[in-house]
Amino acid sequence: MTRIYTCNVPIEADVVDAFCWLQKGFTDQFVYYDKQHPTRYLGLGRCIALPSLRDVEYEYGEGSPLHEVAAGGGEAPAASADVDCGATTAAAGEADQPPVFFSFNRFDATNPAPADELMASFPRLRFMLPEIVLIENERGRFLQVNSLGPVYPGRVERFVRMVAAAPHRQAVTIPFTLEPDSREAWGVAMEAALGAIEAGRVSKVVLSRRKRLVAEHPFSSKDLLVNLIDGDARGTVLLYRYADVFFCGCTPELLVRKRGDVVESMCLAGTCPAGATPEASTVLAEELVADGKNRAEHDYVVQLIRGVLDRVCYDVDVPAVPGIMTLAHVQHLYTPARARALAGVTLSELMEDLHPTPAVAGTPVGEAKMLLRSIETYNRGFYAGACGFVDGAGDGEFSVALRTGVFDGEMGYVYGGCGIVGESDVQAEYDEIDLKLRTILSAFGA
Ligand SMILES: C=C(O[C@H]1C=CC=C(C(=O)O)[C@@H]1O)C(=O)O
Repeated sequence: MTRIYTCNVPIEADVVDAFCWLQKGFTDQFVYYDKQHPTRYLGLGRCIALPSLRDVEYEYGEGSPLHEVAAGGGEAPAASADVDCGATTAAAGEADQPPVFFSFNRFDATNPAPADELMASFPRLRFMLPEIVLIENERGRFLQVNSLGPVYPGRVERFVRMVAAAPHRQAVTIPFTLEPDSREAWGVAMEAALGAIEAGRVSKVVLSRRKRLVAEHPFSSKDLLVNLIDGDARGTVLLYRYADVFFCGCTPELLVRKRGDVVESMCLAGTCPAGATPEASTVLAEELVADGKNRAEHDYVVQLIRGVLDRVCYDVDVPAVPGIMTLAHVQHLYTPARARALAGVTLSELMEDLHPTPAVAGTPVGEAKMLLRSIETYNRGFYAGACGFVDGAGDGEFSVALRTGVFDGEMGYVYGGCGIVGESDVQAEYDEIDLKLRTILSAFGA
């Protein structure tokens, strides 16, 4: 049994400013930051990494302001020298913010092909609990301190003081060049994919490209994080840093969210460009909804997600006709999915059942994964993997790590992919990936 001690303190500071101010010196960093809704968790340091959350016991500091609220202790006191995160065992009350574990999972964890040297340097760990988590959610903003021993007040107070003093973050523009990848290699990959479709081995396969990027000077994870959060990318910003290497991006694709027994997922596949004006975007979106090739690509995803939810949930609601998700550079066919989990079904089980969907692998999923191992000349690592967080109460969410890259010093690799079906055109798919890559490239500033 692992015992985890957690102390939560309300804060007023902007959580991104606080993260940028505190992050120096922490080589382990984790971010799951939904730009549209306050589901924002930014972790620093590593308290512990666990293979499963089954044998974990939680203790909340007696003086944790959230604990006092939960215990009927009235107003949460302002963070001050009174913070007392003693070791007294306390049951997690409704209002407590349970410890937040991050989980970054590879697209194909058993693929024997070598990943790029940066991606390969990450350890294979399942649930990682940071020492410090800055939280912004529907309950408010908090500083969470996690420890394997009682959290002593002085430690929390020091962090609270630092957070209160955090200056506003600064954006940095990082000039870079993107090395061209081979169009010939793309043609070969497309030929193999279309051949497998024609032979009936798969109906759809999602091929990707990897491009090497070199910047004029070394950049930090903080620089890219700030540009992704403050820039025009829509979706959820992800960051996982280990030592000096970091994986980050801004993905539009939710894989699964679980709060209590309420489950949400999303089918996202089928793409057209965003227009120069809202009116132009609407025209392109209407064409996308009416396009048979894109609807077929999308329907494979709907079928898989509905099938999984029908098996492990009830009250499954998946609309019959897709809507549109408009992003800065592209638009996607989008079908939301909602359901209620059967008793005993966990977020991790849902994540494993749903991932990878035909939006990132193909159809049938297993066959498409094997085909990708033979066509793609590299291992995707975390690109298109399931990345997210789960808290001590079992709530949390995972996104599909699209529009991402891995970086160290002044270089890195960016990844993008697209669904291939029988009617796909070699050139058009190549161009679609270039459009999708613009999201991760926006992390380098103007
Ligand atoms: C595989 C990617 O996008 C997926 C998600 C939305 C639309 C997609 C498409 O239209 O091909 C892809 O399935 C990627 O961005 O790397």
